Amino acid sequence: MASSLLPGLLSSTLPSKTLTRLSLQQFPIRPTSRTQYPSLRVLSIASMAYERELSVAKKAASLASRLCQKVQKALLQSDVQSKSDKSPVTVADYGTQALISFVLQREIPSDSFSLVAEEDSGDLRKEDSKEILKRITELVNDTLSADGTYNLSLSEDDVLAAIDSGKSEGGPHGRHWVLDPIDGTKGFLRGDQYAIALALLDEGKVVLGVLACPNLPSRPIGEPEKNSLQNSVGCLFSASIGGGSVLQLLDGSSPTKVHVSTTENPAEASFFESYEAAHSMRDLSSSIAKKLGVQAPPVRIDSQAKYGALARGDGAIYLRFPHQGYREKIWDHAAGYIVVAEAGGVVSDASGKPLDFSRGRYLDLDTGIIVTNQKLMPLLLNAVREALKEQSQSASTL
Ligand SMILES: Nc1ncnc2c1ncn2[C@@H]1O[C@H](COP(=O)(O)O)[C@@H](OP(=O)(O)O)[C@H]1O
Ligand SMILES: [Mg+2]
Ligand SMILES: [Mg+2]
Ligand SMILES: [Mg+2]
Repeated sequence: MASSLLPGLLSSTLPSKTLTRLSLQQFPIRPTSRTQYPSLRVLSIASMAYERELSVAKKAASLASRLCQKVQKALLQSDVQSKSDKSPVTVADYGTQALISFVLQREIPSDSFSLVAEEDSGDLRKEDSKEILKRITELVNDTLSADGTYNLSLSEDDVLAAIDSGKSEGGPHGRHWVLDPIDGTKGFLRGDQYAIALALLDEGKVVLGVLACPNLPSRPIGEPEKNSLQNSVGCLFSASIGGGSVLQLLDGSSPTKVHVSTTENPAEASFFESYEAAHSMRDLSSSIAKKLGVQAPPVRIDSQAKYGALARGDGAIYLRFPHQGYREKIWDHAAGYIVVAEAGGVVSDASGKPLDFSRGRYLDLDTGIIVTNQKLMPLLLNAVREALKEQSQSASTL
Protein backbone atom coordinates (compact mmCIF):
# COMPACT_ATOMS: atom_id res chain seq x y z
CA MET A 1 0.00 0.00 0.00
CA ALA A 2 0.99 3.54 -0.44
CA SER A 3 2.11 4.08 3.11
CA SER A 4 5.13 2.03 2.14
CA LEU A 5 5.73 4.03 -1.03
CA LEU A 6 8.76 6.30 -1.10
CA PRO A 7 9.78 5.47 2.42
CA GLY A 8 11.20 8.52 4.13
CA LEU A 9 11.02 10.61 0.98
CA LEU A 10 8.88 13.40 2.28
CA SER A 11 10.29 13.55 5.75
CA SER A 12 13.92 13.31 4.68
CA THR A 13 13.90 15.85 1.89
CA LEU A 14 11.26 18.44 2.54
CA PRO A 15 11.59 21.62 4.49
CA SER A 16 8.63 21.37 6.86
CA LYS A 17 6.52 24.12 5.30
CA THR A 18 6.74 22.92 1.71
CA LEU A 19 3.57 20.91 1.42
CA THR A 20 2.40 23.26 -1.26
CA ARG A 21 -0.30 22.50 -3.79
CA LEU A 22 0.49 22.26 -7.47
CA SER A 23 0.68 25.63 -9.12
CA LEU A 24 0.71 25.15 -12.88
CA GLN A 25 -2.11 27.37 -13.99
CA GLN A 26 -3.13 25.21 -16.90
CA PHE A 27 -3.37 22.06 -14.79
CA PRO A 28 -4.84 23.24 -11.50
CA ILE A 29 -5.42 20.65 -8.85
CA ARG A 30 -8.63 22.34 -7.86
CA PRO A 31 -11.61 20.51 -9.31
CA THR A 32 -12.25 21.55 -12.89
CA SER A 33 -15.45 23.50 -13.32
CA ARG A 34 -17.85 24.45 -16.04
CA THR A 35 -16.32 27.87 -16.30
CA GLN A 36 -12.95 26.39 -17.20
CA TYR A 37 -14.45 24.13 -19.84
CA PRO A 38 -17.40 26.20 -21.09
CA SER A 39 -17.96 23.98 -24.10
CA LEU A 40 -18.32 20.82 -22.06
CA ARG A 41 -21.38 19.19 -20.56
CA VAL A 42 -21.59 19.08 -16.79
CA LEU A 43 -19.58 16.07 -15.73
CA SER A 44 -21.50 13.05 -14.51
CA ILE A 45 -21.57 12.13 -10.84
CA ALA A 46 -19.28 9.15 -11.53
CA SER A 47 -16.59 11.24 -13.17
CA MET A 48 -16.85 13.92 -10.44
CA ALA A 49 -15.76 11.26 -7.96
CA TYR A 50 -12.32 11.18 -9.58
CA GLU A 51 -11.96 14.86 -10.39
CA ARG A 52 -9.05 15.55 -8.08
CA GLU A 53 -7.23 12.37 -9.15
CA LEU A 54 -7.70 13.41 -12.78
CA SER A 55 -6.18 16.83 -12.28
CA VAL A 56 -3.25 15.34 -10.36
CA ALA A 57 -2.71 12.82 -13.18
CA LYS A 58 -2.76 15.58 -15.80
CA LYS A 59 -0.32 17.67 -13.82
CA ALA A 60 2.03 14.69 -13.29
CA ALA A 61 1.93 13.64 -16.96
CA SER A 62 2.50 17.16 -18.25
CA LEU A 63 5.49 17.63 -15.93
CA ALA A 64 6.87 14.32 -17.16
CA SER A 65 6.38 15.44 -20.78
CA ARG A 66 8.79 18.29 -20.15
CA LEU A 67 11.38 15.91 -18.78
CA CYS A 68 10.98 13.61 -21.80
CA GLN A 69 11.11 16.44 -24.34
CA LYS A 70 14.32 17.68 -22.80
CA VAL A 71 15.91 14.23 -23.01
CA GLN A 72 14.63 13.55 -26.53
CA LYS A 73 16.13 16.80 -27.79
CA ALA A 74 19.58 15.93 -26.53
CA LEU A 75 19.61 12.17 -26.30
CA LEU A 76 23.04 10.88 -25.36
CA GLN A 77 24.28 7.40 -26.10
CA SER A 78 24.83 6.98 -22.36
CA ASP A 79 21.15 7.78 -21.71
CA VAL A 80 20.06 4.46 -23.18
CA GLN A 81 20.39 1.07 -21.51
CA SER A 82 19.22 -2.39 -22.36
CA LYS A 83 16.93 -4.31 -19.97
CA SER A 84 17.31 -8.01 -19.25
CA ASP A 85 14.65 -8.76 -21.90
CA LYS A 86 16.82 -6.71 -24.35
CA SER A 87 14.23 -3.96 -24.63
CA PRO A 88 15.55 -0.39 -24.40
CA VAL A 89 15.10 1.88 -21.40
CA THR A 90 16.32 5.47 -21.11
CA VAL A 91 16.95 8.04 -18.40
CA ALA A 92 13.61 9.53 -19.42
CA ASP A 93 11.71 6.28 -18.69
CA TYR A 94 13.25 6.16 -15.20
CA GLY A 95 12.98 9.91 -14.64
CA THR A 96 9.30 9.95 -15.61
CA GLN A 97 8.50 7.03 -13.34
CA ALA A 98 10.24 8.74 -10.41
CA LEU A 99 8.56 12.08 -11.11
CA ILE A 100 5.02 10.75 -11.49
CA SER A 101 5.37 8.46 -8.50
CA PHE A 102 6.58 11.47 -6.49
CA VAL A 103 3.67 13.71 -7.57
CA LEU A 104 1.06 11.03 -6.81
CA GLN A 105 2.63 10.45 -3.42
CA ARG A 106 2.58 14.15 -2.60
CA GLU A 107 -0.90 14.94 -3.83
CA ILE A 108 -3.07 11.96 -2.96
CA PRO A 109 -3.57 10.43 0.49
CA SER A 110 -0.75 7.95 0.47
CA ASP A 111 -2.48 5.07 2.21
CA SER A 112 -5.24 4.97 -0.41
CA PHE A 113 -3.44 3.53 -3.44
CA SER A 114 -0.58 1.51 -4.83
CA LEU A 115 1.36 1.96 -8.06
CA VAL A 116 1.80 -0.61 -10.84
CA ALA A 117 4.54 0.67 -13.15
CA GLU A 118 6.78 -0.73 -15.85
CA GLU A 119 10.28 0.06 -14.60
CA ASP A 120 12.23 -0.95 -11.51
CA SER A 121 15.52 0.21 -10.09
CA GLY A 122 17.41 -3.13 -10.29
CA ASP A 123 19.83 -2.10 -13.03
CA LEU A 124 20.29 1.39 -11.58
CA ARG A 125 21.59 -0.04 -8.31
CA LYS A 126 24.51 -1.74 -10.06
CA GLU A 127 28.00 -0.34 -9.55
CA ASP A 128 28.41 0.72 -13.20
CA SER A 129 25.14 2.72 -13.19
CA LYS A 130 26.29 5.49 -10.85
CA GLU A 131 26.54 8.09 -13.63
CA ILE A 132 23.16 7.24 -15.10
CA LEU A 133 21.47 7.46 -11.68
CA LYS A 134 23.10 10.83 -11.15
CA ARG A 135 21.77 12.02 -14.51
CA ILE A 136 18.23 10.78 -13.76
CA THR A 137 18.27 12.52 -10.39
CA GLU A 138 19.43 15.77 -12.02
CA LEU A 139 16.70 15.51 -14.64
CA VAL A 140 13.98 14.99 -12.03
CA ASN A 141 15.25 17.85 -9.87
CA ASP A 142 15.66 20.20 -12.85
CA THR A 143 12.08 19.48 -13.94
CA LEU A 144 10.72 20.05 -10.44
CA SER A 145 12.66 23.23 -9.95
CA ALA A 146 11.71 24.68 -13.38
CA ASP A 147 8.05 24.09 -12.48
CA GLY A 148 8.45 25.66 -9.07
CA THR A 149 5.60 23.87 -7.32
CA TYR A 150 7.79 21.93 -4.94
CA ASN A 151 10.62 23.63 -3.19
CA LEU A 152 12.79 20.58 -2.69
CA SER A 153 15.42 18.37 -4.17
CA LEU A 154 15.32 14.55 -4.34
CA SER A 155 18.38 12.49 -3.40
CA GLU A 156 19.49 9.51 -5.49
CA ASP A 157 17.99 7.22 -2.85
CA ASP A 158 14.69 9.08 -3.08
CA VAL A 159 14.71 8.56 -6.85
CA LEU A 160 15.40 4.83 -6.47
CA ALA A 161 12.63 4.52 -3.88
CA ALA A 162 10.20 6.46 -6.06
CA ILE A 163 10.92 4.16 -9.02
CA ASP A 164 10.50 1.06 -6.87
CA SER A 165 7.17 2.21 -5.50
CA GLY A 166 5.77 0.94 -8.82
CA LYS A 167 6.17 -2.74 -7.91
CA SER A 168 2.56 -3.33 -6.93
CA GLU A 169 0.81 -6.34 -8.42
CA GLY A 170 -2.48 -4.45 -8.87
CA GLY A 171 -5.51 -6.72 -8.74
CA PRO A 172 -9.29 -6.57 -8.28
CA HIS A 173 -9.46 -4.69 -4.96
CA GLY A 174 -8.62 -1.15 -3.95
CA ARG A 175 -7.11 1.63 -6.02
CA HIS A 176 -4.05 1.11 -8.18
CA TRP A 177 -2.41 3.69 -10.39
CA VAL A 178 -1.04 2.12 -13.54
CA LEU A 179 1.91 3.82 -15.20
CA ASP A 180 3.88 3.38 -18.40
CA PRO A 181 6.43 6.17 -17.97
CA ILE A 182 7.34 6.08 -21.65
CA ASP A 183 5.22 3.89 -23.85
CA GLY A 184 6.92 3.41 -27.19
CA THR A 185 10.52 3.77 -25.99
CA LYS A 186 11.65 2.65 -29.44
CA GLY A 187 9.66 5.50 -31.01
CA PHE A 188 11.10 7.90 -28.44
CA LEU A 189 14.63 6.85 -29.45
CA ARG A 190 13.82 7.33 -33.15
CA GLY A 191 12.40 10.81 -32.47
CA ASP A 192 8.89 9.57 -33.33
CA GLN A 193 5.72 9.08 -31.29
CA TYR A 194 5.65 8.03 -27.64
CA ALA A 195 3.22 8.48 -24.76
CA ILE A 196 3.27 8.93 -21.02
CA ALA A 197 0.38 6.76 -19.93
CA LEU A 198 -1.21 6.96 -16.49
CA ALA A 199 -4.49 5.35 -15.43
CA LEU A 200 -6.33 4.59 -12.20
CA LEU A 201 -7.95 1.24 -11.42
CA ASP A 202 -10.66 1.21 -8.78
CA GLU A 203 -11.93 -2.24 -7.75
CA GLY A 204 -10.48 -3.70 -10.93
CA LYS A 205 -12.01 -1.17 -13.35
CA VAL A 206 -10.19 1.61 -15.17
CA VAL A 207 -11.82 4.81 -13.90
CA LEU A 208 -9.54 7.45 -15.34
CA GLY A 209 -6.68 7.77 -17.75
CA VAL A 210 -4.28 10.36 -19.07
CA LEU A 211 -2.18 10.05 -22.21
CA ALA A 212 0.46 12.70 -22.80
CA CYS A 213 1.76 12.53 -26.37
CA PRO A 214 4.47 15.20 -26.65
CA ASN A 215 5.14 14.58 -30.36
CA LEU A 216 1.57 14.20 -31.57
CA PRO A 217 0.44 17.09 -33.80
CA SER A 218 -2.81 18.82 -32.96
CA ARG A 219 -3.99 18.30 -36.54
CA PRO A 220 -5.25 14.82 -37.48
CA ILE A 221 -2.60 12.31 -38.49
CA GLY A 222 -2.20 12.24 -42.26
CA GLU A 223 -3.70 15.70 -42.76
CA PRO A 224 -1.34 18.32 -44.23
CA GLU A 225 -0.49 21.43 -42.20
CA LYS A 226 -2.90 24.29 -42.86
CA ASN A 227 -2.35 27.11 -40.43
CA SER A 228 -0.19 27.94 -37.47
CA LEU A 229 -2.71 26.71 -34.88
CA GLN A 230 -2.71 23.34 -36.59
CA ASN A 231 1.08 23.24 -36.48
CA SER A 232 1.17 22.83 -32.73
CA VAL A 233 2.55 19.60 -31.39
CA GLY A 234 1.96 17.97 -28.01
CA CYS A 235 -1.42 16.52 -27.03
CA LEU A 236 -2.86 15.56 -23.67
CA PHE A 237 -5.83 13.19 -23.73
CA SER A 238 -7.73 12.61 -20.51
CA ALA A 239 -10.83 10.68 -19.58
CA SER A 240 -12.73 9.67 -16.50
CA ILE A 241 -15.54 7.20 -16.26
CA GLY A 242 -18.81 8.74 -17.42
CA GLY A 243 -17.13 12.08 -18.14
CA GLY A 244 -16.10 11.66 -21.78
CA SER A 245 -12.66 12.15 -23.31
CA VAL A 246 -11.00 15.53 -23.52
CA LEU A 247 -8.09 16.59 -25.69
CA GLN A 248 -6.05 19.65 -24.86
CA LEU A 249 -2.66 20.82 -25.95
CA LEU A 250 0.17 20.05 -23.56
CA ASP A 251 0.45 23.74 -22.83
CA GLY A 252 -3.04 23.47 -21.36
CA SER A 253 -4.93 25.32 -24.09
CA SER A 254 -7.95 24.41 -26.22
CA PRO A 255 -9.71 21.69 -24.21
CA THR A 256 -12.31 19.99 -26.38
CA LYS A 257 -14.29 16.80 -26.13
CA VAL A 258 -13.29 14.19 -28.65
CA HIS A 259 -15.26 11.40 -30.29
CA VAL A 260 -14.24 8.37 -32.30
CA SER A 261 -14.95 8.27 -36.02
CA THR A 262 -18.60 7.53 -36.74
CA THR A 263 -17.95 5.85 -40.07
CA GLU A 264 -19.96 2.70 -40.75
CA ASN A 265 -18.23 2.01 -44.01
CA PRO A 266 -14.99 0.02 -43.78
CA ALA A 267 -13.98 1.28 -47.23
CA GLU A 268 -13.67 4.75 -45.66
CA ALA A 269 -11.88 3.55 -42.54
CA SER A 270 -8.15 3.64 -42.06
CA PHE A 271 -6.42 1.40 -39.52
CA PHE A 272 -3.55 1.81 -37.08
CA GLU A 273 -0.93 -0.72 -36.10
CA SER A 274 2.47 -0.69 -34.37
CA TYR A 275 5.36 0.95 -36.13
CA GLU A 276 7.55 -1.91 -34.89
CA ALA A 277 7.02 -4.99 -37.06
CA ALA A 278 8.00 -7.26 -34.16
CA HIS A 279 5.09 -6.02 -32.01
CA SER A 280 2.19 -7.20 -34.15
CA MET A 281 1.56 -9.70 -36.94
CA ARG A 282 1.26 -7.56 -40.03
CA ASP A 283 0.16 -10.41 -42.32
CA LEU A 284 -2.79 -11.04 -40.06
CA SER A 285 -3.77 -7.33 -39.84
CA SER A 286 -3.56 -7.02 -43.57
CA SER A 287 -5.73 -10.09 -44.09
CA ILE A 288 -8.33 -8.70 -41.62
CA ALA A 289 -8.30 -5.30 -43.35
CA LYS A 290 -8.77 -6.95 -46.73
CA LYS A 291 -11.70 -9.06 -45.55
CA LEU A 292 -13.29 -5.96 -44.07
CA GLY A 293 -12.88 -3.98 -47.28
CA VAL A 294 -10.51 -1.36 -45.86
CA GLN A 295 -8.89 0.43 -48.80
CA ALA A 296 -6.25 2.60 -47.13
CA PRO A 297 -2.79 1.27 -46.27
CA PRO A 298 -2.03 0.80 -42.53
CA VAL A 299 -1.01 3.86 -40.54
CA ARG A 300 1.92 2.81 -38.34
CA ILE A 301 2.51 4.72 -35.11
CA ASP A 302 4.37 3.91 -31.92
CA SER A 303 2.77 3.73 -28.50
CA GLN A 304 -0.67 4.47 -27.07
CA ALA A 305 -0.69 7.62 -29.20
CA LYS A 306 -2.67 5.23 -31.45
CA TYR A 307 -5.48 5.15 -28.87
CA GLY A 308 -5.42 8.96 -28.61
CA ALA A 309 -5.48 9.44 -32.37
CA LEU A 310 -8.31 6.94 -32.68
CA ALA A 311 -10.27 8.66 -29.89
CA ARG A 312 -10.30 11.89 -31.90
CA GLY A 313 -11.27 10.10 -35.12
CA ASP A 314 -7.96 10.23 -37.04
CA GLY A 315 -8.48 6.57 -37.93
CA ALA A 316 -11.30 4.13 -37.21
CA ILE A 317 -9.57 0.84 -36.35
CA TYR A 318 -6.54 -0.29 -34.30
CA LEU A 319 -5.31 -3.87 -34.71
CA ARG A 320 -2.73 -5.44 -32.38
CA PHE A 321 -1.80 -9.10 -32.74
CA PRO A 322 1.42 -9.88 -30.87
CA HIS A 323 3.40 -12.95 -31.89
CA GLN A 324 2.69 -16.12 -29.97
CA GLY A 325 3.89 -16.19 -26.39
CA TYR A 326 3.90 -12.44 -25.82
CA ARG A 327 1.96 -11.36 -22.72
CA GLU A 328 0.38 -7.90 -22.80
CA LYS A 329 0.87 -5.72 -19.73
CA ILE A 330 -1.85 -3.54 -18.21
CA TRP A 331 0.21 -0.32 -18.45
CA ASP A 332 0.41 -0.69 -22.24
CA HIS A 333 -3.39 -0.34 -22.56
CA ALA A 334 -5.16 0.99 -19.43
CA ALA A 335 -4.98 4.74 -20.18
CA GLY A 336 -5.56 4.23 -23.91
CA TYR A 337 -8.53 1.99 -23.22
CA ILE A 338 -10.48 4.58 -21.19
CA VAL A 339 -9.57 7.45 -23.53
CA VAL A 340 -11.12 5.47 -26.41
CA ALA A 341 -14.05 4.05 -24.43
CA GLU A 342 -15.07 7.50 -23.17
CA ALA A 343 -14.80 8.82 -26.72
CA GLY A 344 -17.45 6.27 -27.73
CA GLY A 345 -15.16 3.50 -28.99
CA VAL A 346 -14.94 -0.19 -28.15
CA VAL A 347 -11.78 -2.02 -27.07
CA SER A 348 -11.83 -5.81 -26.86
CA ASP A 349 -9.74 -8.90 -27.29
CA ALA A 350 -9.85 -10.77 -30.59
CA SER A 351 -12.90 -12.75 -29.55
CA GLY A 352 -14.87 -9.66 -28.51
CA LYS A 353 -14.35 -10.00 -24.75
CA PRO A 354 -13.69 -6.77 -22.84
CA LEU A 355 -10.15 -6.36 -21.50
CA ASP A 356 -9.82 -7.36 -17.84
CA PHE A 357 -7.42 -5.08 -15.97
CA SER A 358 -8.07 -6.72 -12.60
CA ARG A 359 -5.81 -9.74 -12.91
CA GLY A 360 -2.51 -8.24 -11.91
CA ARG A 361 0.31 -6.83 -14.03
CA TYR A 362 -0.65 -8.81 -17.15
CA LEU A 363 -3.75 -8.86 -19.30
CA ASP A 364 -5.13 -12.33 -19.81
CA LEU A 365 -5.97 -12.17 -23.49
CA ASP A 366 -7.35 -14.16 -26.32
CA THR A 367 -4.89 -13.62 -29.21
CA GLY A 368 -4.96 -9.88 -29.74
CA ILE A 369 -6.52 -6.48 -29.11
CA ILE A 370 -8.93 -4.76 -31.49
CA VAL A 371 -10.36 -1.26 -31.25
CA THR A 372 -13.00 0.50 -33.32
CA ASN A 373 -16.37 2.26 -33.10
CA GLN A 374 -19.59 0.49 -32.08
CA LYS A 375 -20.96 0.27 -35.62
CA LEU A 376 -17.87 -1.35 -37.12
CA MET A 377 -17.14 -3.75 -34.25
CA PRO A 378 -19.46 -6.60 -35.38
CA LEU A 379 -18.00 -6.47 -38.91
CA LEU A 380 -14.47 -6.32 -37.52
CA LEU A 381 -15.08 -9.32 -35.25
CA ASN A 382 -16.30 -11.37 -38.24
CA ALA A 383 -13.25 -10.42 -40.26
CA VAL A 384 -10.94 -11.28 -37.33
CA ARG A 385 -12.65 -14.66 -36.85
CA GLU A 386 -12.27 -15.54 -40.53
CA ALA A 387 -8.67 -14.37 -40.75
CA LEU A 388 -7.69 -16.31 -37.60
CA LYS A 389 -9.39 -19.44 -38.95
CA GLU A 390 -7.48 -19.15 -42.22
CA GLN A 391 -4.26 -18.56 -40.33
CA SER A 392 -4.68 -21.70 -38.23
CA GLN A 393 -5.72 -23.77 -41.28
CA SER A 394 -2.64 -22.74 -43.22
CA ALA A 395 -0.45 -23.41 -40.15
CA SER A 396 -1.88 -26.93 -39.83
CA THR A 397 -1.20 -27.74 -43.50
CA LEU A 398 2.45 -26.76 -43.22
N1 LIG B 1 7.22 -8.58 -29.04
C1 LIG B 1 6.31 -7.70 -28.66
N2 LIG B 1 5.01 -7.84 -29.02
C2 LIG B 1 4.08 -6.94 -28.63
N3 LIG B 1 4.36 -5.86 -27.87
C3 LIG B 1 5.62 -5.69 -27.47
C4 LIG B 1 6.66 -6.58 -27.83
N4 LIG B 1 7.81 -6.14 -27.30
C5 LIG B 1 7.49 -5.02 -26.60
N5 LIG B 1 6.18 -4.77 -26.71
C6 LIG B 1 5.39 -3.69 -26.08
O1 LIG B 1 5.00 -2.77 -27.06
C7 LIG B 1 4.98 -1.51 -26.45
C8 LIG B 1 5.01 -0.43 -27.49
O2 LIG B 1 3.83 -0.52 -28.21
P1 LIG B 1 3.72 -0.13 -29.75
O3 LIG B 1 4.15 -1.31 -30.52
O4 LIG B 1 2.25 0.12 -29.87
O5 LIG B 1 4.56 1.07 -29.95
C9 LIG B 1 6.20 -1.54 -25.57
O6 LIG B 1 6.03 -0.62 -24.55
P2 LIG B 1 7.32 0.18 -23.98
O7 LIG B 1 7.87 1.00 -25.07
O8 LIG B 1 6.67 0.94 -22.88
O9 LIG B 1 8.27 -0.87 -23.47
C10 LIG B 1 6.21 -2.97 -25.05
O10 LIG B 1 5.55 -3.13 -23.82
MG1 LIG C 1 9.65 -0.85 -22.07
MG1 LIG D 1 4.62 0.38 -23.03
MG1 LIG E 1 7.43 1.93 -21.27
